[in-house]
Amino acid sequence: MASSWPLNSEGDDWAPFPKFNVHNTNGFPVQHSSAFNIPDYMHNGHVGYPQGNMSAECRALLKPMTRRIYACLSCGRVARADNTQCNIANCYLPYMAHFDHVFSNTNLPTDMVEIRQTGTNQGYGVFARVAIPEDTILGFYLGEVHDQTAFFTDPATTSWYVFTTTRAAVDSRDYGNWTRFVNSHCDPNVSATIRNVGQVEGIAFQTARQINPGDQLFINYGRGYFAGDGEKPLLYCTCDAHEGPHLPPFDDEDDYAERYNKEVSRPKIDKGWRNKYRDTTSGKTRISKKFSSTTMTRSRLQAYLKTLPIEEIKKEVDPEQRTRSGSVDKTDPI
Ligand SMILES: C[S@@+](CC[C@H](N)C(=O)[O-])C[C@H]1O[C@@H](n2cnc3c(N)ncnc32)[C@H](O)[C@@H]1O
Repeated sequence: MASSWPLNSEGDDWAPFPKFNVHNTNGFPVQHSSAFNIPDYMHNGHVGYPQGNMSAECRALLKPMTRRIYACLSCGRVARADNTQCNIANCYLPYMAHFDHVFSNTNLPTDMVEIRQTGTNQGYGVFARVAIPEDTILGFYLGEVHDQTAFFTDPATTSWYVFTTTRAAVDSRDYGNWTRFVNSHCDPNVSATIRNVGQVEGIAFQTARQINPGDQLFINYGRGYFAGDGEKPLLYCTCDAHEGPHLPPFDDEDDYAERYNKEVSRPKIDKGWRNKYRDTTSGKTRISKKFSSTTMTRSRLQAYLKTLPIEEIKKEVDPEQRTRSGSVDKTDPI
């Protein structure tokens, strides 16, 4: 059956797609890390969507669209008119409505933000060009949509760009929009929350407080993104809320010691930052409560690491940084 956009065929002719994350994080190899000239890629403000107004150069860089990206975010099924499993009324139409809406948010809102190198080990970041008021919806996190279970049990690839909704895994490693460049901070100024558009879920990026011109936009990837599920942390957060590379604290700092029997060390809070956010009434450090309700995940990276011989892991990760005491201060009296 001939198919036309958006019901594209899968095909095997995927073009190699350039990757952004050219730096190594804490000695871990970042796969597919060929350098890329971002101004070309960002050409007309799009990252990876076959929009009508995308330049030919940009389009040429993209993989042909696959059916995967049309999976319904609500039911997780592939949204095709000929897919009898998908209830067109409940899934496909709202899905299309969702994406009509989301596509209008796909452009980099160049009046508001810009993407540039942070000059740190975090690679590119997104910066405000103007003051952006609290509670502004900036856009939706877009990427290849996978069935969550299938995605996390497939050891074939790893991605550092995965958000989960209740059923889907949205991976912006190869396709996505500007939101994939938003870095993580322990006191984020942007929240990432699952929001429904009709019956379809999307991951909305919304300012958690007023953002000033020049400020970098940050969400909080969540402790799990850095700590992983295994014995060794996958990566240390280098945001300036805490001194030195650290694991982000658990969401509720006051609950922290009790919940984890005081065995888990806390990141040492940068004194300047701590005073800035100190609640003068209670004396406690205020951590933004607008944490992401959905977090990025790196389970597949862990799966990949498990496949490496132990000697190689040792080589790749600085042993100093692998121990918690090497990166956080157990004596911090908070
Ligand atoms: C979703 S990407 C963000 C965009 C990324 N900076 C880039 O240039 O493609 C996530 C990656 O950015 C880096 N990163 C973001 N926030 C970080 C943080 N707080 N500490 C350390 N690395 C961070 C890590 O390499 C992480 O795997």
